[in-house]
Amino acid sequence: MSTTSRKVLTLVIIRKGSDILLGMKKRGFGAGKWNGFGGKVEPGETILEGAKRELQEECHLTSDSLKEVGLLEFEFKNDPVLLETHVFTSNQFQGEPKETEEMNPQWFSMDNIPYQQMWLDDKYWLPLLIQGEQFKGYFLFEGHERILNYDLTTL
Ligand SMILES: Nc1ncnc2c1[nH]c(=O)n2[C@H]1C[C@H](O)[C@@H](COP(=O)(O)OP(=O)(O)OP(=O)(O)O)O1
Repeated sequence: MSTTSRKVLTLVIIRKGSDILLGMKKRGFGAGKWNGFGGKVEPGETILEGAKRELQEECHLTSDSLKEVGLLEFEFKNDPVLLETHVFTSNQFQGEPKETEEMNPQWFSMDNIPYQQMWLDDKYWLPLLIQGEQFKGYFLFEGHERILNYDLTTL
C-alpha cells in the first residue's frame, strides 16, 4: 500500500550528565513502552513549538534549547499513514520531571537503556543521538513488534 498521508510528530530526549530521561507511555499509541516525550504537531504551531509543548505536557519540563538532531519516518505495512518524526535533544532544561496522565518519567543511565521495552527502532538510532550524531532514517514495521526493513544514515 502506498503512503497517502503524513503525520508530523516530535520526540524529545532530555539528557543530564550520563543519564537520559524516558517516560513510560501510559495510554494510547505505544502504551507500555519507554519512549522520549512528544506527539503530534498541532495546527498553527511550529515543529519546535510542538516539541516544547509536548515536553511540558507529558513530564512538566521546559527547555528553550532543544536542538533537532534526527528525522525518522515510520510506516506500518497496510497503513497508508507515514509518521514523520522530528527528534530533538537537550541537556538544558528547567523543572523536575513529574508523572502525568500520559507518561511516567524516569532517568536511565546511558549504559542501561531499557531497549527491550522500547520501540524496536530505538536501538538503532538512540546510540547515534547519545554520541552526538545527526541522523535520518526510515523504518517499515509489520505490527508494532517487527521491523521488515530500515535505512539509517548519519548526516
Ligand atoms: N517507532 C517509534 N519509535 C520511537 N518513537 C516513536 C515511534 N513511533 C512513534 O509514534 N514514536 C513517537 C513519536 C511521538 O513522540 C509518540 C507518539 O505520539 P502520540 O502519543 O501518538 O501523540 P499525541 O499527540 O501525544 O497523542 P494524543 O494526544 O492523541 O494521545 O511516539
